[in-house]
This record gives sequence, structure tokens and C-alpha cells, in this order.
Amino acid sequence: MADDATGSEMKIFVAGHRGLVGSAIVRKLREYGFTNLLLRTHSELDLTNQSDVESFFATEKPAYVILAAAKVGGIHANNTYPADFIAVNLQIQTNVIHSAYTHGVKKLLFLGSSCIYPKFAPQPIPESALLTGTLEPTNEWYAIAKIAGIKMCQAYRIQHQWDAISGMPTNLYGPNDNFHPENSHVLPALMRRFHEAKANDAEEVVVWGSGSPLREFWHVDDLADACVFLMERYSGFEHVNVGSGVEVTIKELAELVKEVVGFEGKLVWDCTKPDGTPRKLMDSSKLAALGWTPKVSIKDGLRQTYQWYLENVVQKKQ
Ligand SMILES: NC(=O)C1=CN([C@@H]2O[C@H](COP(=O)(O)OP(=O)(O)OC[C@H]3O[C@@H](n4cnc5c(N)ncnc54)[C@H](OP(=O)(O)O)[C@@H]3O)[C@@H](O)[C@H]2O)C=CC1
Ligand SMILES: C[C@H]1O[C@H](OP(=O)(O)OP(=O)(O)OC[C@H]2O[C@@H](n3cnc4c(=O)[nH]c(N)nc43)[C@H](O)[C@@H]2O)[C@@H](O)[C@@H](O)C1=O
Repeated sequence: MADDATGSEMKIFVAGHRGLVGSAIVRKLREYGFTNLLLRTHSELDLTNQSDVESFFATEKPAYVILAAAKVGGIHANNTYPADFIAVNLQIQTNVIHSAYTHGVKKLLFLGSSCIYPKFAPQPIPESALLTGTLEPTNEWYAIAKIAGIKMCQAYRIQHQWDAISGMPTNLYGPNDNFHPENSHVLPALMRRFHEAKANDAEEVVVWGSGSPLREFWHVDDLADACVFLMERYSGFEHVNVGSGVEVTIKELAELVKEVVGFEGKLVWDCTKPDGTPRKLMDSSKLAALGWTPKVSIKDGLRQTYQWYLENVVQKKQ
């Protein structure tokens, strides 16, 4: 993006700037000195509305786009609202990618997810595992939309020589995460549940599933840095895995969050809830070969996120 003397003044549209990922990307871009950020909340610009998106691009003419707006949720939300997860995501990404191309955007970064890979993909999962097997049923609707987004970027590159790239992040966490008790991802859900259990002197906390699935967790500040890095250094056809390389079982994660929050009761496992994919460790060696490596450890990331939760969620409610 800093490809000329006025690089820092280039107009960059960060779609979804109030979310977990979008807000981290805005912080990172500002830290690197980018000053001309174009931002719209969902109520200011509904990205599922094709004509509004088209008028927005025609009027604003951003030079770069980072697409971090999407319908996002954890295993329960994905399993319960499949129509929303496939329809909203297809609409947002189709509108944004097509209008960005039409109105002269130089480069676009599309964000997918590690759930695009087959349920029983080889581990760690290389980029080449895409479309080699059956998807995990709890999130196949979201995964199909994300795969369509990757393919759309590739199709516009082939037909129009347009610089659209895709990054596949692993399970993320950090400031501005969604702490909803049912619809969020595991890490924020457990942070809130342990916090509330501690505050209410509860003796136990219920955790979903068997505790055996493995997940690769990654602090969103690292992901944001990797996104800026890819915008500046990568212009390839294939999507790029963006992960930490560090995986833990859900049981280990629960113990870590319990320790950070300071809850002293016991864990009870609710095996009526789905485990989802047994393991999804991505092979992020392509990103490493490009010259980028993660910085935030899971312990530091958890402490920082709990502090953020206390200051921005708990204290604001009081
Ligand atoms: N969180 C995770 O663990 C992972 C996330 N990702 C990907 O990263 C990207 C961002 O996810 P994340 O930050 O977690 O999601 P969040 O739910 O935290 O944020 C989503 C953002 O999208 C915006 N948005 C949603 N629908 C619309 C719409 N119709 N029109 C305009 N804006 C809309 C929201 O706007 P508003 O705030 O105004 O409502 C919000 O800012 C997604 O593509 C997701 O698939 C990939 C892997 C893991
Ligand atoms: C990022 C990724 O996120 C989703 O996939 P997921 O990795 O399965 O997401 P999750 O964080 O919701 O669960 C991880 C594991 O944790 C267990 N678990 C325990 N207790 C709670 C709990 O309280 N809440 C949740 N949500 N899970 C719990 C849960 O049973 C599962 O075994 C995709 O749908 C899709 O959105 C996607 O791409």
C-alpha cells in the first residue's frame, strides 16, 4: 500500500471496522501511519444492499479495500442460523468484491476462515487441501460462502488481472470480540462464563463438548499485522493461511482462561453440545516464507483480552 510517496494518504476502506478483526486492522493501519481510512458502520452502509454498495464505491472511490465485514459466530450460531451464514456472507462479499473491481480499487484483501478446509484434512493443513474433502457439518454453510469468496477473488484475477488476494485466519480473539453467551466463539464465551461464575461465587462452570477438540488460537493484533503485511507484500493467486501455529485442546484452553480469570471452582462438560472439527491446525509456512511470524503468546493475549473485557464490558455495565 505504501507503493509511492503518498502511500500513507491512500484511501483505504476497512469494511467491518467495529468488529474484532476490522477494529484491530484500523489500529494497526493507524500505528503504521495510514491516515485516510474510509469507515462505515452497518447502519450507515448495509453491505448486503447491492445498490447502496455500488453508490458508495462510485462516490468514495477507495484505492484499497480490506473486507472484514461478515456474518460471524461460533459453533452454535453457525449450526442454528445456516441460512443467514450462507446468504449474508455471499451477499456482502459479492457486492464488495464486484463494486471494488468496477470502481478501480487497486487491491482487495478478502478474509476467509480455517473452516474452509475438509473436516478430516491432513494436519497441519496446507493451502492445497482446499476442496479435497467433505466439510464439517456445523459450519459448512459459512464455509461454502467463504470458499466462494476465495474463488471470486481468483476469477477476477484470471479474467481481469485484478489484484484480489485472500487470507485464511485461524480462531481469533482479542478486544472487541463478541462475548454473547451462546452465539460467540469458545474463548470469549468461556471468559465471560468464568468471570460471571467468579462474581457469583458459583461452584462450577459448564463447558461444551468433550474438551478434546484442538484449536489454533491467535490474538487479533497479530492477524491485523499479517493483513497489512499481505496487502503490502503478497499478490498471488492462491489464498494464504494466517495462523499462529500454536494449538491447544478445548480442555487446556478452559484451564488457561479459568486461571487468567481467577475462577476456583470446577469444570463440568456438557457432551450434548457438538465438538465440531476434531482438529484444525493450519500450515502457515507460506506466510512465514514471505517473512512474517506471530508475536503474541496465548498467555499474554488472554491476560490482555481479560483486562479489555473488564474495562470495556464489565465496567460499562456497572
Ligand atoms: N473471529 C474469528 O475467530 C474469525 C474471523 N474470521 C473472519 O474475519 C472477518 C471478521 O470477523 P470478526 O471481526 O470476528 O467479526 P465481528 O462479528 O466481530 O465483526 C463483523 C463486522 O461486520 C460488520 N457487518 C456485519 N454485517 C454487515 C452488513 N450487512 N453491512 C455492513 N457491515 C456488516 C459489523 O458491523 P457493525 O459493527 O456496524 O454491526 C462488524 O463490524 C470475517 O470475514 C470472519 O469470517 C476468520 C476466522 C476466525
Ligand atoms: C472460527 C471458527 O469458529 C467456528 O468453529 P469452531 O472452531 O468449532 O468454534 P467455537 O469457538 O464456537 O468452538 C470451538 C470448540 O469449543 C467448544 N466449546 C466449549 N465451550 C464452548 C462455549 O461456551 N461456546 C462455544 N462457542 N464453544 C464452546 C465447542 O464445542 C467446540 O468444540 C465456526 O463455526 C466458524 O465460525 C469458524 O470459522
